[in-house]
Amino acid sequence: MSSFVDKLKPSEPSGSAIIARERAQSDVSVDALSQTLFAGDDFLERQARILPIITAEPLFDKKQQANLSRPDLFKLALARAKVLRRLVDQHSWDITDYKLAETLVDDVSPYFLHMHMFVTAIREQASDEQQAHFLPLITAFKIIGAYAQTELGHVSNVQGIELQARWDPSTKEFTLHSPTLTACKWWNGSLGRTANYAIVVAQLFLPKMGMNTKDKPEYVSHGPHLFVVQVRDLKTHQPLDGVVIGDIGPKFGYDTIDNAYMLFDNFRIPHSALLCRYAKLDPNTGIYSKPAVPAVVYGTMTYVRSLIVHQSRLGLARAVTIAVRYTSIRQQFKDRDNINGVEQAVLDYPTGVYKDARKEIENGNFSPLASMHSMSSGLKSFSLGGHGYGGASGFTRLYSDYLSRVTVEGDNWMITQQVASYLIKRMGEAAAQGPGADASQLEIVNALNGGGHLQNFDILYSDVQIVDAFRRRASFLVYGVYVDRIVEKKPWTSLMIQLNKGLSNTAQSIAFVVEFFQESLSSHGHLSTTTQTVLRSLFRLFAYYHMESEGNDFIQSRAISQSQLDALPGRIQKLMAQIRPHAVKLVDSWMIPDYLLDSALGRYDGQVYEDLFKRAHRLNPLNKITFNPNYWEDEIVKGSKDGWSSILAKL
Ligand SMILES: Cc1cc2nc3c(=O)[nH]c(=O)nc-3n(C[C@H](O)[C@H](O)[C@H](O)COP(=O)(O)OP(=O)(O)OC[C@H]3O[C@@H](n4cnc5c(N)ncnc54)[C@H](O)[C@@H]3O)c2cc1C
Repeated sequence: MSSFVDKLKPSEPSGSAIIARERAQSDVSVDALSQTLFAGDDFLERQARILPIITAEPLFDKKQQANLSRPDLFKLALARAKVLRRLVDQHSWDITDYKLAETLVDDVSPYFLHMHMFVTAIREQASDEQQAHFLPLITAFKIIGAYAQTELGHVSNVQGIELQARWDPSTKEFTLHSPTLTACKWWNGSLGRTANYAIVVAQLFLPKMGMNTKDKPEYVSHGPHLFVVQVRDLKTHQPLDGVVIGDIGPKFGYDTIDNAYMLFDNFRIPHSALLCRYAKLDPNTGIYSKPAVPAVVYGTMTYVRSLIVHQSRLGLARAVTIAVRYTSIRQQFKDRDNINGVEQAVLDYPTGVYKDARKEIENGNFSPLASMHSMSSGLKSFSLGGHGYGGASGFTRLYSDYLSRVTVEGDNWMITQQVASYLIKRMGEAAAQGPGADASQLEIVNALNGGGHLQNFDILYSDVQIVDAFRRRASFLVYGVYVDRIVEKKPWTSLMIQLNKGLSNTAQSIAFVVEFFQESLSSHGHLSTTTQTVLRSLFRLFAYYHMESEGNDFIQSRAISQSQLDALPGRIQKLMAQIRPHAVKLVDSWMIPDYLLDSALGRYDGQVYEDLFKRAHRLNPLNKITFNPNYWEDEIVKGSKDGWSSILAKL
């Protein structure tokens, strides 16, 4: 039987033949485009150097990881994290090498918080003296750190954090104490089982000045502050007395990292635990000086937000690579108007192309929106049919690991309000005709106050005017909210949807992407004419797609005329047809190795069906067990006579 299976081949044309044909039909130079996309850093050289080292290491094999239980996945992730750190020493890797290796392995590593939030908080918030003490320990991994801000009850409202750090002038120590269950730290990555140190965010309570320290002093809160705290013994790895700590359990994705809960019971920490680059407390006089900008406490989160955006572009590129390669190979139905012809590739259906286009267009300019990424990778699995849901798609881990990116380090609904506040302030400067006011905002203010006329832009023939149209539309929406909030004084909460959708998420961010994309086109002069034309088509497709779907805003802001809006569907169809032959080569230019894609559907060589079958028939460990299906017998595994006991023991 097995030789019968071994001899079977997919029906013709094979995936390899189709993908080879796809590549042959486009004269886009993959190498030249890759060099352009990654110009300015030595990413391609770095990947070529590091990938063979990673793939040679048995622990980094991904074949069976999807079949592991959470505890086993975590053990594997910790083993991999250790090996990665050893490779740093072995090959003298710098931090960029390490991060690339981590990306290729694709675990959310148990060392993730140590390498990112912990070290960043020390670099940004610790005094020179504290840095001199901690940074060598961090770099050598002599201590492993995490970042504990979130609590069961609060985090978006950081002021609401309940954990207390109470200064005791008599011992010159702080007492960390969780007064309620909702003060329990929660979600803190790398802390559940791995870290022995953490940056802990707590309300700083100081005795009222002038109180006799021998009496029971009256305390006042000075708001959330950062403390660096040892939470586990460095030898036994047990929590220190007064610290209750553990992993919060299963969650969406992130199986390989230990998100923690943590409580403190009158736990004493030294004066030096307060990170004091900005906030200072004199241990002798008890005099406190607050940071000039209290928001500096959240600085570390800003760093991780930019990291999320950075990582999202690769996640997005992975999803698009899989989608484009697979839909070029997947053939389904003949053309209704040509039933004697061959079956059509899914990528040739305008609906498929349309769904894919939105991501594909970002070839020259990755979207900065984490939310867009997680949405898109999710939607990708729907648009790929049944195989998109399978474990071999390459989406299951990507999707679940990225899902949380719209929430972590500031929920998107929250951070878009911060963007909105900034934009409304800027519009206030334009309304006051301030010297540094934004030109596009000034134009709107003047025109809507009767002092000028808003000309339509010519978006069908001018790329620069496409950018202008996006800016106009964004400024117009900001002006609307400015009037509602500042002039008419409407409640902030009543404007929430308008703030999020109209202002920051859609209009501002897309305007930014469009502008950046258009600017990048001018640096492509060295590429072949075909490649430049395709990139320009991608730019236009991206812009037109968004204009068409948000057409009302563009008309209302008089950014475009109705006749140009009406012309967009036809233009979009044409652009898709122009780009279609180059789709596979465009995604090839991202140079994402098969090892990272870990996808039967997105393999470079197009052997989709062979790989799907191999993973099911040869690699799936469930198929190595023969089960006993008879309900009248307790035995589960045939011949084992195990009864319920083995499975019961795991409950
Ligand atoms: C995978 C993962 C890893 C994490 N890692 C860490 C970590 O290492 N360390 C750490 O300290 N924390 C960590 N977190 C916590 C994370 O930072 C918070 O979950 C996140 O900031 C959102 O806060 P919240 O859960 O309190 O949501 P909430 O603030 O309770 O929000 C709940 C809902 O209410 C909405 N909402 C709240 N306030 C407003 C408002 N003013 N206006 C409109 N809508 C509002 C939000 O948009 C959201 O939809 C992690 C979380 C996840 C999921």
